[in-house]
Amino acid sequence: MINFSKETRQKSIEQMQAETLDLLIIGGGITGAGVAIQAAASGIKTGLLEMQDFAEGTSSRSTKLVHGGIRYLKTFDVEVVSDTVKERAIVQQIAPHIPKPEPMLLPIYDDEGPTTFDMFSVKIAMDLYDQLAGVKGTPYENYTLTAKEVLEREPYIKKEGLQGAGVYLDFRNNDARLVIENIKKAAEDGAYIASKVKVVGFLYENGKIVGVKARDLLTGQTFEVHAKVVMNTSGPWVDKIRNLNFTRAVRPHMRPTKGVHLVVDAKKLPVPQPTYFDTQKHDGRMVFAIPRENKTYFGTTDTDYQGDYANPKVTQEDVDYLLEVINKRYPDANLTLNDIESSWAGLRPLLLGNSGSDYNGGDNGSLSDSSFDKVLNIISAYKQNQASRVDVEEVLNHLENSRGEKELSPSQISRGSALEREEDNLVTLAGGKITDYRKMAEGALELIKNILADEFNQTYEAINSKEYAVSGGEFDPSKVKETVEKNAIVGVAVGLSETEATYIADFYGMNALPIFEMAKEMTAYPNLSLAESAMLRYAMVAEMTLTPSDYLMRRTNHILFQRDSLDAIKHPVVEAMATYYGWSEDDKAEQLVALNKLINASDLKDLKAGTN
Ligand SMILES: Cc1cc2nc3c(=O)[nH]c(=O)nc-3n(C[C@H](O)[C@H](O)[C@H](O)COP(=O)(O)OP(=O)(O)OC[C@H]3O[C@@H](n4cnc5c(N)ncnc54)[C@H](O)[C@@H]3O)c2cc1C
Ligand SMILES: O=P(O)(O)OC[C@H](O)CO
Repeated sequence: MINFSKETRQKSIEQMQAETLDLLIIGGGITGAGVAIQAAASGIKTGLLEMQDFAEGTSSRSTKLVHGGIRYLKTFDVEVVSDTVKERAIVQQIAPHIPKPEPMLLPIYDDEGPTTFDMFSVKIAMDLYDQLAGVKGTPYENYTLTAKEVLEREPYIKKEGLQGAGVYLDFRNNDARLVIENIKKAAEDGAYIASKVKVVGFLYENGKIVGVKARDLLTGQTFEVHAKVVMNTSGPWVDKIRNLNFTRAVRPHMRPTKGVHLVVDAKKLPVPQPTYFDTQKHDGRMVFAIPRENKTYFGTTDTDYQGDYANPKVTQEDVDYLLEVINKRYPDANLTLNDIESSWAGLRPLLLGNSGSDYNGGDNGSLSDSSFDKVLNIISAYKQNQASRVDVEEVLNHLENSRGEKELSPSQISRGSALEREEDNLVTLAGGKITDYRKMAEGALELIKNILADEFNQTYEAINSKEYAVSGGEFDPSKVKETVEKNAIVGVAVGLSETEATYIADFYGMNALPIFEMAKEMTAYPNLSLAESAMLRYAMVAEMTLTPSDYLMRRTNHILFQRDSLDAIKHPVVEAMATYYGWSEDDKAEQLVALNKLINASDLKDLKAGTN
């Protein structure tokens, strides 16, 4: 079992200061994790710094699907679909304990005005989708259902106007787990990795970036990391990182949009299989309703976002939008704000459609006079200390959108990715989806290898990332059920119930075995089951889990999908971590405040109290 802990975090910080790395990655979401695993496995001396917990940005706030994005066919984003629909199976191969095949049901109506699909076009789309994915002729090939067959499966779905449905393959995913298993494997292969370290500036030699300045957010210590290649994989924060270079005005690349999901008990919204449907608001949006654990979650919204990237909030408007959509689609549900048990909001790192040119008209490179004056005024105010850096950023970020951008609604923006090396040598990999993270990283690795070969005379052989398993994924991807059953036997043998042992074997893949080993050796923490205690111990020893929020929100499903049992385990988890890490009473109180803030936000406590 790997040791990937608070101790190794400290050692990695020390090592990153002592050596010049080949590659330093800024950002530990799925994009950074995907580059780290491939670089480290290829022998490249790699470091990764994440300012929050791994996946605490967008990569734990997705719809939790590994999917091809069938609706993107409607906006002719065929290239994205072609990549993502093929990548689904590859991600399942390299992380067989994480994405699980779960066919999507797409109901078709004829009484809702212009819809994304009708019975004819949904079949065309599904056939193309299957063709691109190579699932034609397999048990997962798409098919259509009559209205009657749909209602037999989903008796609570709207009946009026129902024509039938398409059913096609997509995969359920655990986004945060996919990130941490890539990160752990990269660490196992020698990468120096630390969470809660923020990159605050760049180091330069002859105008070229040769490293970063970083701050350890646990100690406040600032230090330098030298690297031959610095890679920006900070998702929605990409432009903020690019802006750390004060010597140049940076043309924004990103147009982050917020997406919200709400969770209710499955008894209040029984949805037997993932279901994907139009909002009936003619806004080009489609919404998912997905069963997970004993809950049903649904989403998402898609709205342009300005604000705190680290804490996008679920607003009353988001709740009203999604409740209206879900209550129309499931007329007997009558869900209200008080039925919502948990929720999350995330920012899509969407690329500005015309980011290759300025904001004001696509490819002509000229700003409007008013925009140009705004920039001049704010810059001169900044130089006279009459405006802050954030004021400058606000003006730049609010620069008039290009005509093309104005016409594109958030849902029409491509979900594609971009890889770019700028004149100061900063390499940025942004946009994309979780589903095509491996392919995105493969492209980035090619560029990294070329830079190291051409400019540093260092050659590396890339591993075949299509066959390189993430941590916990080292087993036959065609034998998931058999592997879970086999490993669960070990769990029962050490005293766990069959349900507990099977849940752990299913959730952690081959990493269930070290967890069962821990269960065998340890005594349960006070007021925690032996199973929960072993998972928590493993999280701290092997998953760099530093806070109760890290554990309850990202390493497990407690806050989002197991809300019923959360209150009973919250304090015992804090106590167990306090003992393990030697926290003072003050430390413990601070951790509890942060955890309660996170839970209250997920519970929509303020909205429910009408105080938001
Ligand atoms: C609502 C919603 C639903 C989605 N659903 C799906 C889906 O079902 N399937 C799918 O494939 N995709 C989905 N996506 C898209 C997918 O979630 C994103 O494309 C992906 O998570 C982006 O990952 P990333 O690593 O680029 O960014 P992030 O996950 O945001 O990672 C960037 C990291 O950089 C860190 N960082 C920022 N600044 C600094 C700094 N100065 N120093 C150090 N670290 C820093 C941040 O803390 C963050 O953790 C969805 C997105 C949204 C918002
Ligand atoms: O970016 P969208 O509009 O596909 O929304 C995200 C989905 O909910 C899942 O990828």
